[in-house]
Amino acid sequence: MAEMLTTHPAVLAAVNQIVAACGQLCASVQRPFLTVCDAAMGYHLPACLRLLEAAHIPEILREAGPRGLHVNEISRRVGQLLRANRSRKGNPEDGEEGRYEGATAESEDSQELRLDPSLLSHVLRLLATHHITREVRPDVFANNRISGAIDSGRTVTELGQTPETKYDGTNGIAAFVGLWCASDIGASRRREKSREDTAADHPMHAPFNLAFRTRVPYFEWLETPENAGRLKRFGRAMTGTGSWEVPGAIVGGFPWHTLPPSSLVVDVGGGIGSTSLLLAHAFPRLRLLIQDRPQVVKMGETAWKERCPELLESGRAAFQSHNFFAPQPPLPDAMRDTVFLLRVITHDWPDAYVKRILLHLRQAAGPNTKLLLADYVLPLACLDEDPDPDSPCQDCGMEGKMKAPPLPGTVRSLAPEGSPLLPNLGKANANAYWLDLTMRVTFNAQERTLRELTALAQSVGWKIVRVTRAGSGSLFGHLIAEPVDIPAESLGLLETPLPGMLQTNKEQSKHTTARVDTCDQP
Ligand SMILES: C[S@@+](CC[C@H](N)C(=O)[O-])C[C@H]1O[C@@H](n2cnc3c(N)ncnc32)[C@H](O)[C@@H]1O
Repeated sequence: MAEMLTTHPAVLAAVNQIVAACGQLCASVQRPFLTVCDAAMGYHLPACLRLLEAAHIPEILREAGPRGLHVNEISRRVGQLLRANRSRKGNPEDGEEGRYEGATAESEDSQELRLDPSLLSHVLRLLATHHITREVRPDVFANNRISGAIDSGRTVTELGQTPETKYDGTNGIAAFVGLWCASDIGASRRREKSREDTAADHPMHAPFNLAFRTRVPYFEWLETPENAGRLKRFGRAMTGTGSWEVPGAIVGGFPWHTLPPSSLVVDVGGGIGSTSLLLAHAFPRLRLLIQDRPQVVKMGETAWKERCPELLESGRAAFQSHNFFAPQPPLPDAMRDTVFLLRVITHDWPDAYVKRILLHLRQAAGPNTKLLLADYVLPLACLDEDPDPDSPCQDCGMEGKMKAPPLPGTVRSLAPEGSPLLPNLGKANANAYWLDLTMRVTFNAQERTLRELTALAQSVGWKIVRVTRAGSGSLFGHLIAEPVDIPAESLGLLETPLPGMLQTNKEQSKHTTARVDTCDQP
């Protein structure tokens, strides 16, 4: 009934004015850089929408009802449909390859065909952030007015048995999504094709490698002579990303003033040392070691020799060429109360690679060493509360009364208490979700939620103990972790070769290009 009203001419006119006003207001008040980010990375939205439709998720969620369905269960049900559809060759739209071809990560083993739930949760959360689905509880999603409009009305059983009739007799909205988001399928087909063309033992199977037909990992590739322009652009773009943070947020991201005099900060993958420079100026008693790839280290040293030679000459700061997939060079005993700082590093790498980096740091850590991760922390699109295990939900046994997350510094919602706004502030924070999928489709990497970062760090012996947001609504966060026991199952990880890292793993840290003074005098 309410939907019928939207076809009344007077209502239509009013709706148009409201939408126009909202769009114009957003463009007028939002920082231009963020509006540019929306325009630059908004291509993820049709890809996610296409996945929603092609995997019949509106139909699965309709059958689940308003309480929604956990992403693991959505993934399982999609897998069932996928197997049913795959066994029926000859889907009308996708030819013999089946509806899901290339739409997402999936195993070749027909028993294991499924959408990876950890990817699916990010896709559904991006859609929820754009008001196209709802995250009703952590990782539990439900239909809303928009995803409901893409619902074909078929039962899930029908879609498993006769997918070719999905659009018959419908209002055509699901078919429209399938048609106009199809360019994404074209792209994924091309990706699949180039996957076939490329050697099967490709280093990382990262889309970047496939697109550029190179076996070299991105950061090495960037340093080759023919990519000099790209490397230069990358450096400037990193400076541009400073706009994601509140300027100088690193200064408040850690209680630097509580460190003993002359404590060492190792800026791991520190680039040309922009963050270290801020710290050096703000905390004259800190010493800084900036580690990066050899070519970047050279650029950093050149820049610092021009801008602040006294920091290098005095021994307060140094650059070191070091591959973070190799063991950390031993730190002098006096410096084992070090802070390892990783700014915008974890989001560049898939979980297995992040584990390797953090494990090397964990092995180098002393009892008082701290790890500081500075990266986007993706909020959930619902209140960030855990189910209370003592009061399971009557309907599904999984979610009941919620209890607040225990970590100091975490917040249930970024929206004002009691407001109807999305707890992650929806489109105002779209950039982090765009970047998440950009990292995913380029490097098989991702931005992570606090839960994901906590689990990842814990799996290799780091316990996150505090989170600070950069302030003023930024999703950029600083996570402080302390060393704990390394779980037994992770101890063997360092022996396992990482695809694409064979060569660089053998590299040792070359040299400290300037000495970090170990004396206790500030
Ligand atoms: C996204 S940038 C972040 C730079 C810096 N932390 C910042 O916040 O501006 C990632 C950095 O990781 C460095 N990097 C990539 N692979 C590396 C490796 N194997 N060992 C050390 N550094 C690496 C890159 O050269 C680049 O400087």
